[in-house]
Amino acid sequence: MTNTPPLPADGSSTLRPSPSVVARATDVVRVFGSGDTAVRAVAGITASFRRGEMTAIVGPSGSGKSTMMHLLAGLDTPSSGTIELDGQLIARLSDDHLAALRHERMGFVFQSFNLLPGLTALENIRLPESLGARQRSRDDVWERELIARLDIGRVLHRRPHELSGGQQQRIAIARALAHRPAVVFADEPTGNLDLATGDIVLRLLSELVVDSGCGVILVTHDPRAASRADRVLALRDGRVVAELGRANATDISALMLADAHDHSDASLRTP
Ligand SMILES: Nc1ncnc2c1ncn2[C@@H]1O[C@H](COP(=O)(O)OP(=O)(O)OP(=O)(O)O)[C@@H](O)[C@H]1O
Repeated sequence: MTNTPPLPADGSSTLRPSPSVVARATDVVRVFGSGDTAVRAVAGITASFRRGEMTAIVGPSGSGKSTMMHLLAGLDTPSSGTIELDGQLIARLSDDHLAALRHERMGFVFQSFNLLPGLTALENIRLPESLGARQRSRDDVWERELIARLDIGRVLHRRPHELSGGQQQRIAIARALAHRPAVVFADEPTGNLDLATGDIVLRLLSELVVDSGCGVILVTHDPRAASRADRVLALRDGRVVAELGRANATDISALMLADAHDHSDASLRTP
């Protein structure tokens, strides 16, 4: 096990620190490939994500949602522009510091739950504590509160295959929030759940966001899921084309449809 030095606290990689902003993208561009086959997956995005707030990123397939999420989480590097996460300018961090930042300050929730099948639910929740270059200490009080709020106390001894999809996603949420991250990335977290279960899971996640003060960045195709967010960013062709505050699923759907129509009109006009 290597000893990763603490994340820099001297401000050396801090850009315009703001206590309420957990992630910030400034003029971010990500180009894949080069020459005639180059794809501008993200074509100049500036956006801030705040504590205690869930922001949904919506848009049609290929609009750059996943690429943007990977960039914000430091899993990919922008071609230009900057990403700041929890006060740290990602480009200035060494690989070890970035790994430590991810381990200590970020949480992840995936469509496919990503629980380890050989471990019980509780072992899955606690697994990240023991991973990474530095072990995380456990906050027992917060862990008990999460278990109670997510109503998973009765299934902690079960393995993932003995759990429903909704229960598995609640375990995954507990795992993502157990270390009180600054920001949680949720990638289509309701994609494998029925509508009612998806609603419950997102309601719990949004309540926990407010109470724990972290920020959530939710990537989704689903207007109903996005309606649980405090803010909606609509992407198209790698750009933010609309921003809404809290909105209902009908309005978000209309926004996405209008977007799709604009897009097809634009394609028709292209010679
Ligand atoms: N590694 C890569 N190499 C080349 N092109 C890529 C790569 N990753 C993404 N792209 C392209 O970048 C664009 C944006 O892709 P991205 O996956 O970010 O979109 P998305 O909105 O998340 O789509 P979906 O909803 O289908 O997951 C697409 O045109 C995609 O083909």
